[in-house]
Parts: sequence; C-alpha cells; structure tokens
Amino acid sequence: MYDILGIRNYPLLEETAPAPDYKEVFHTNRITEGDRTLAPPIIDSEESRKLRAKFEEQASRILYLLGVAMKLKDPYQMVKAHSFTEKKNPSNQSVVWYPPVDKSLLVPGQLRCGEHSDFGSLTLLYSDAPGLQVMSRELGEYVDAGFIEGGIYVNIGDMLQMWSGDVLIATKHRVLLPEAKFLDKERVSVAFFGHADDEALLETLDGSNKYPPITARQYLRRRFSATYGTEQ
Ligand SMILES: O=C(O)CCC(=O)C(=O)O
Ligand SMILES: [Fe+2]
Repeated sequence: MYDILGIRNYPLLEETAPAPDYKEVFHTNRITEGDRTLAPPIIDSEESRKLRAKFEEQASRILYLLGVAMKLKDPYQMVKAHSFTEKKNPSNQSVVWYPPVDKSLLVPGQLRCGEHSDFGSLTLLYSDAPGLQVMSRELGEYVDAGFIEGGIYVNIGDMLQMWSGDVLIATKHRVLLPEAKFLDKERVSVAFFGHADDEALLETLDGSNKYPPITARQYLRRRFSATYGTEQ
C-alpha cells in the first residue's frame, strides 16, 4: 500500500531555476498495510505495485554492481543500507505529469523540469517521450539523454555522490519544453527515487573521510529544507 505525500508544483529555493517546473507530481511512499490510502488508481494499482517491486529489485542489483565496481570490502554494503520493502526506508515512487503547454502561462526561462540533481542514492526513471537532457561533463553542456521506448534511465543521486566520496557523480539533468509542434502533447514519467534507510550511516565508502558521516535521514532533511523550505 502507498500513501500520497504531496501533489505540488514546488517553487525551488536552492536552485537557480527562474520559475517553477511546468509539471505536477504524485509522490508516493510505502506505508503499513491497513492504512488508509488516498492514492488514485494510476498509483494504487496492481501494475504500480508490480512496477515498484521491479524498481526495488533492479535498484538492489545496481547497488550491488556499483559495490563490486568500487571494490568495496563487502560489495553488498550499499544493498544492505537500502531495505526497500521496510518502513524505515523512505524511497519514493513518483508519477510526474507534464501537461500540454499553454504558451500564455509560461514565464521566461521556464522548463518542464529545471536543472537539478536527484537527492537520493539512485533514481530509476521511466518516461513515455523524449525531452530529458543530461549535463555532459566532457562537453560542459546539456545533451539529449536519448530515448529508448520502454527503457529505464539510471541516475546517480547526491546522496550516493557524497557517500562514495565523489567517485560516483550525481549528473545534473533537466526536461525541456517540447518543440512548438508538440506543445499540445503531454508527457508522463514514473520515477523511483531510491533512498538509503533512515538510520543508515553514510560514511565515505572509499575511506577518504572527505565528508563527515551523517545519517541518511539527516542528509535528506537538510536537502529538502534547503530546496523547498520544508522537511518531507
Ligand atoms: O521526467 C523526466 O524525464 C525527469 C524527471 C526528474 O528528473 C525528476 O523528477 O527528478
Ligand atoms: Fe531528477
């Protein structure tokens, strides 16, 4: 069962975005069985639950493979800090709706989703249309992320960048407005924002002590309040 955490079009405080994103988001989180759910069918559906289970499975595999690639003494260290099916894990599954664009409502510089990096450890993202761009470190500019029908984007988040001592990098990304001829087309994404367990202690995995240890909960609180002026 899932519960809605919010349907917002957040004005960002921390980012330099000139305008709120042209989108709406349903954030959902795992809650105990028996709790009331206000989720609409698109979220509280068999498909949605199956999708979440798949996201959790894939995220665990990727965290394991990253552990192997980073030559961690215990390659499962990050997997163990993500108890995706338990309440102590605050990962979100979100449905992002980018409505058809009414040009008269746009303010200068407004995008479907302004430049940002994700807060958590790992994001798995499904989208039904192109539009996602990523900052290329080589070129120093945005490039199209490419689009594979039915594919999933895998994105490193800030928590993992900090935790890995900057070995893994949280890539900045954004979603452009559609071309003029497609302004009337909506776009839908489903994102799984994987976070470490609330009490997981994030100590730099490469032993560099580059960042002081912090729990995942403290880290997320700091990021949410810096960005939205509120804790989630
Ligand atoms: O819809 C997309 O392609 C990107 C969404 C995104 O980056 C986010 O919600 O954090
Ligand atoms: Fe994102």
